[in-house]
Amino acid sequence: MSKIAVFGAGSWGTAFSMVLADAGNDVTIWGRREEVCATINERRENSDYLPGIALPPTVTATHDPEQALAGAEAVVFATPSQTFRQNLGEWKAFLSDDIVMISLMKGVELGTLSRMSEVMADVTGAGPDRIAVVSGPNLAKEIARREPAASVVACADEEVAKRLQALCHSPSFRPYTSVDVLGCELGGAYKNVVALSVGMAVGLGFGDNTTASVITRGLAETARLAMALGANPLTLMGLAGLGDLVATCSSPLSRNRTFGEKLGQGMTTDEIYASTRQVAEGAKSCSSLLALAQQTGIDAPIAEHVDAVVAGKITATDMMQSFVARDTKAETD
Ligand SMILES: NC(=O)c1ccc[n+]([C@@H]2O[C@H](COP(=O)([O-])OP(=O)(O)OC[C@H]3O[C@@H](n4cnc5c(N)ncnc54)[C@H](O)[C@@H]3O)[C@@H](O)[C@H]2O)c1
Ligand SMILES: O=P(O)(O)OC[C@H](O)CO
Repeated sequence: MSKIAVFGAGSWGTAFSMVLADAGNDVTIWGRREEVCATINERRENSDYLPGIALPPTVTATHDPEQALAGAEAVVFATPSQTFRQNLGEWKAFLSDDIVMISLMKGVELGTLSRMSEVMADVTGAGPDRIAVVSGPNLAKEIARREPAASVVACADEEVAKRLQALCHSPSFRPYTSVDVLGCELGGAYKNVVALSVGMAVGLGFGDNTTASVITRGLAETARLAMALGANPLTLMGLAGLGDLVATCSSPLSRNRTFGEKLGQGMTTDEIYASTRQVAEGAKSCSSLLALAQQTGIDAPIAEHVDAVVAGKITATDMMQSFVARDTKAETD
């Protein structure tokens, strides 16, 4: 039985801990709030994030990072992207020199425009063979209900990816390997921005033609940027690209789509932040992805418009009108 540490006792950290436990591992969650850890240990439930879901006996929780990491062969990170660099700086002293780090996060850092694998490399100095990501159509509540799903485990070192694949292959969770860390991370971060715009369309009362058009152009925009930065185009057609985009943009469970829906209904960004504690990564990553696209010389109208709506510079109605009115062009340009 392998020991795995999972940092982050929110929706996805807890649901992925269940996957790891179902796959035969001994899992220790690090939680920021002691009361959440106590509830997990005493009531076998994370009532704040996954109420009504019974946790396997091999999942325990602690607020002590050193205790969470003791004897762990891999550590999984599932906290918000924008505070991850600071968090990891605090946890770094407890990481062994050979531990493999896995990011579940789907954001790009503001300012540095770093992906989370790059933050892990910067902060710890670890090489690419110790840095991995898991990304795919994995809405936490469905995974916690053990509904069948697939995902991608990406690491530049294929042997490491295979080892991690075995660690998280459970009866309801099917991981595929990839060596395209960049493609998986950009697919995961960009779909959140596209889901915001789809949510806005839904909030405005538009139907399936509108959402399908935005999803498809969102995939084109994601692929344009990711390929310019060196991603494998097939990654964007796979689970961490199209798969996650479809799940997130279609599901009322998505926090990003819901955030967009509220914008479409006329709420402001500040009002939405005040209404939920859960992270909608796209509301921040729209700025960093837009900056990354501009830096790379890539046209990114969806990121540009979503960023403007989130910043309160234009309305969701302005965004939809502008999408249609933009200069016409060939679909493949
Ligand atoms: N929920 C999903 O379905 C899902 C699926 C795949 C990927 N993800 C990604 O996983 C990451 C985590 O998402 P989540 O759904 O678990 O979010 P969440 O909001 O449910 O939980 C976030 C967790 O991080 C903690 N946290 C918040 N601020 C923190 C800080 N400053 N320092 C340390 N911990 C902090 C919270 O207490 C909470 O335990 C995000 O990048 C998200 O995009 C989520
Ligand atoms: O709830 P969201 O919008 O953060 O999306 C959750 C997952 O990323 C879906 O794969």
